[in-house]
Amino acid sequence: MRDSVCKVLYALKLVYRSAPGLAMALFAVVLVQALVPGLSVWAVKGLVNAVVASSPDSWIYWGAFWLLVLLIDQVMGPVSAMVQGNLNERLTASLNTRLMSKVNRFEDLLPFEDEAFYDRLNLLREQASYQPTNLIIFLTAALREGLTLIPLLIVTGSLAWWLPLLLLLAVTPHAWVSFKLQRAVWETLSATNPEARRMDYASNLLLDPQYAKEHRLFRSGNFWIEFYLERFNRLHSAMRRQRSKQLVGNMAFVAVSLLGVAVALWGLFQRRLSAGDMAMFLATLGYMQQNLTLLVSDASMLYESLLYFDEVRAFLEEAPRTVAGKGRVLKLAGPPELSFESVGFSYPDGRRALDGIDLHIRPGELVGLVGENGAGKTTLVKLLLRFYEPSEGRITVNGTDLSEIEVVSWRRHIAAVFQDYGKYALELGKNVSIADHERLEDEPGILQALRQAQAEDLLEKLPQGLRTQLTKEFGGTELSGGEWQKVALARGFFRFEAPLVVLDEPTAALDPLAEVRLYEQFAKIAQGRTAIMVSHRLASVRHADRIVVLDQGRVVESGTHQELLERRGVYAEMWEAQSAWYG
Ligand SMILES: Nc1ncnc2c1ncn2[C@@H]1O[C@H](COP(=O)(O)OP(=O)(O)OP(=O)(O)O)[C@@H](O)[C@H]1O
Repeated sequence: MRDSVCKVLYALKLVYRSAPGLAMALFAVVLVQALVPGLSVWAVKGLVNAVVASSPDSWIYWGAFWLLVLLIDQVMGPVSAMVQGNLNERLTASLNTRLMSKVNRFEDLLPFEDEAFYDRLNLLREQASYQPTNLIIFLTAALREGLTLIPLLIVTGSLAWWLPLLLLLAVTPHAWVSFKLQRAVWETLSATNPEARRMDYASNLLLDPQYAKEHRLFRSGNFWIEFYLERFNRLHSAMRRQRSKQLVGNMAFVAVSLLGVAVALWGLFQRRLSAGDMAMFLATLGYMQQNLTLLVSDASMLYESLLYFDEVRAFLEEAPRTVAGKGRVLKLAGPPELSFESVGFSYPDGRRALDGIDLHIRPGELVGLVGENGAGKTTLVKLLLRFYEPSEGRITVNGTDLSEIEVVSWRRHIAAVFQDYGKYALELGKNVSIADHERLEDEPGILQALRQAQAEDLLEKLPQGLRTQLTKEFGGTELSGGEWQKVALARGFFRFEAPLVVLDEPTAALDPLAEVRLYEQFAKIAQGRTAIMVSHRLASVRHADRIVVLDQGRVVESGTHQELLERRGVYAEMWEAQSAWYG
């Protein structure tokens, strides 16, 4: 019981905070609506007595009163619909922004490694489109029906004290079964959510422009449609079973609650009542029965919404591992000194990616990081950016443990470009300046970043320059793979002041000429900063101050290009292989 009250209070708090004025207005409307049935049966009693007594004066008086009650009832319907509509939109938006902000506050990438996290978030997001509506509708209805009951119970109680008790008791098994079955529906929804998420995945794939070519080439569209249907059938049959159980349970127990009304009727006919009282009690019994059944079904629907909002609460209150605002705020005056001390890392699925990394990077040093696919280069960069915390060892920045530094202040000092970058459906300019939301309109800065990324020619090609909307999906234009990569580079370079620059294989899509120019440019940018560059093309890192070779998560070689060639180890072997290939 206490638990249910907490759930209701939490949901009410969310509703109120999303739009306080509208929430209060809706409460007032519900209160007025709740008075209508009580006033209406009272008017009926007055009218019937007036008719029986052939009293035209009181007949008109009671008739006018009854009409007024009906008028209020009719007016309150549309008013309630309007307030509910507005409140519902505000609650949906507030819920979605709360969920988005929560996800935004996860500073690490761990949650994104976890299937259960996606399942849970998907359930919350999917139902965010209708649970706020359900909550408002069923909360309003249950409240109205609950309040309506009070005068009706008083009226029946005035006939015999045990009558309201009997009617409430008769409806209890129905209420109990309805709640139990509704909980089962919710549990089935949660259990089938992984299937629902896969269905979403399949239907989104067919609309994703990135996959459009392969679907056409491999005729794989039908495969995904079948993939969707197979899961739908499983999910649908589980839900159908639950709904049938609900139907049978509800019908059986509605019959039980009717027994209570039958006993009440018998009690009513045992008494000698005036025609007016009889009419009032009959009307009251009718209202009561209807109201109680509605209350049970609305309250059980409300219960499902409350279970949903309880899940929302649990999600919003979950403490992330890496949070912004915790630790020392970092202010770097110059390029930082970095140190990896016996750093090891395993991904949550247990895969070992780094093992005993000892690596010291001097302030202002340009380090090239090389190694075969899967050697651990990107993982090392991700740990440096605190997307994950090391499983063992530590990373220090100017001697301070990175885990003690406030994460946002640390990342603010880093200009980084990854191999998997974003392609935003924004104007070209904003695709660059989104790297620093305080300088979104800094046109000279955007132009400089585009120049450094060798992307100036884009400006001439695109009809509206920086204002050109990108991506076809949103009515814009499309870029080539290399052009997108240049835009991503410009986004990284937009943080001109960053004393640490990290490039993780940023040139895969560039043509050879653009790549050479970019590395020349990068050498200039890297001056006076600490820089790490991950690359498979050894020619692009040969001028680095130091080259570090990773193999199966370990540092196996480290030195200048010349030193490593002389050592005749892994690097020399890779260099010879690439030289032979590229000539
Ligand atoms: N999210 C992840 N979960 C589990 N294992 C992962 C994850 N990301 C990478 N790995 C594994 O960790 C190891 C190191 O991967 P990493 O991406 O760091 O390699 P890399 O050297 O950057 O490779 P590449 O040159 O192909 O980009 C690989 O075996 C990879 O399969």
